[in-house]
Amino acid sequence: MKKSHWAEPYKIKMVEPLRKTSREERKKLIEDAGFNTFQLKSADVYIDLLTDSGTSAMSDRQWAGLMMGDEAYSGSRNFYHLEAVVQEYYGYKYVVPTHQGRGAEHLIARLLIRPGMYVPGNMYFTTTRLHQELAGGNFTDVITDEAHDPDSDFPFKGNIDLQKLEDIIRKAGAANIAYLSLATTVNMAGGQPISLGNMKQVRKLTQQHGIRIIHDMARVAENAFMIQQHEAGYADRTVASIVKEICSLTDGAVMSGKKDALVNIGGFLALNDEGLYEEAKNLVIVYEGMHTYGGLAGRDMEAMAIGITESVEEAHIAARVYQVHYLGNLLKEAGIPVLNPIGTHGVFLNARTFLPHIPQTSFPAQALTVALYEAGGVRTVERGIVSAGRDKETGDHHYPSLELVRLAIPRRVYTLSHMDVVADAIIETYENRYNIPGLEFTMEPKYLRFFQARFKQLTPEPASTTR
Ligand SMILES: Cc1ncc(COP(=O)(O)O)c(C=O)c1O
Ligand SMILES: N[C@@H](Cc1ccc(O)cc1)C(=O)O
Repeated sequence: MKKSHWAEPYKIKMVEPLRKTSREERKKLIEDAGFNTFQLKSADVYIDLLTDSGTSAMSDRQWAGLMMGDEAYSGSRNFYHLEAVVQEYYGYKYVVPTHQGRGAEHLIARLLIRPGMYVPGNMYFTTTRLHQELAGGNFTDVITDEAHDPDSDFPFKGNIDLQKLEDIIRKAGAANIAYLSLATTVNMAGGQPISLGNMKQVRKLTQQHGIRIIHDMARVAENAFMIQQHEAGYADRTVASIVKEICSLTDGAVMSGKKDALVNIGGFLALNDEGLYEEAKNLVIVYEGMHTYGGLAGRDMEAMAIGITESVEEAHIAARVYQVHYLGNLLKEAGIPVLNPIGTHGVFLNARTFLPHIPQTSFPAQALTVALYEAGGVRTVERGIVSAGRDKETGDHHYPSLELVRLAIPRRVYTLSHMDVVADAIIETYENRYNIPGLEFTMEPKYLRFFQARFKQLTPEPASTTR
């Protein structure tokens, strides 16, 4: 989409000043942070593309909704509003609020996984897989091969490979498959959508075997927009109707409202099975709170209910994705190695190609996040070997095919000028890429190591600095 054909469908009514730092300051700050962008203070970041989660700007309607919070311990009217919106927009019958997405992941994993069971999915997500493993499950990747190839232009890299799914069903036996974990869009594959055609086939196969589909719907509106744009037969459909069709092909969902639903905190578990809902209602009290608030204030549930309605507005979702693509296209035009196609919630740099002199075991993507922060005060996140963690059986690293740096764009927060500045910092970094050193751990936490790990820089090989 050419820039002249669209503009942000809102005007800005409140601003938050940004602070710039010097390169010298940033070199010190990132070293103090153990060369881990998660450990930086937000005040030391110029443009924050660490995540699109909980970082979006709420609308005036959502802020007004906060004032309508009913902070009763139980039976808050905001819960009933949220429940009605989930039923109307997503079609799920029952809703259990949770403090964020992983609260819902925890509940569903405990409810459906027994030790030794398998959980196939369209690529792992860090928190999702960990909850599956902590419940005794084994995650199995059944995503299409194209998703593992950063250069493939296939438009639906979130698709499930039916053969891989059949293989794991045959190997484990249908009774040993806890559920199929199906994400829209696929975060770790680079924000890639799944097609409805594929989902229908997957639904048919899983129904033949009596296997439930649990939908990770954090970015379902973004996925629906890509279906509208690229899947034959959907061009005339609204994003809202595509979202509802996607949900109708699944049995329940875990939702991080911090993405599509445009809130700073919140999530839920949605279910269609009444018996399972009764169990979830009981379990949520143990870990989150009463089933009518699940760790959220009434006002948070109100903001999420309103955010869900805004998430499927055509002008909003189009502008959201166009902004991401604007940045992606700037980088592609400059010859920067980015993952193809450009995703919906962020642009992903291919760190293997960007830093060919750094082997995967010296964490090229992590090293690139350090260099980008030093160059422009731009905060990004590693999505490669560090994020992938260790194999729970062998203790060795997982070695993912994709070694990426994600530039996640918060919704309604930055302007296109910010995207230009980000692109300039990346281009400058690319010109000096052979000076970037690899890293090694000085501290490696047991769970979700990428959040809190600390690193030190390796001394660059003399040959690599002179290329
Ligand atoms: C695809 C996906 N699933 C689940 C989660 C977990 O959500 P939360 O961060 O709200 O716990 C996230 C983000 O963390 C995500 O991107
Ligand atoms: N889900 C959020 C926050 C997050 C970041 C990294 C993680 O591995 C886990 C959670 C995201 O994708 O940005």
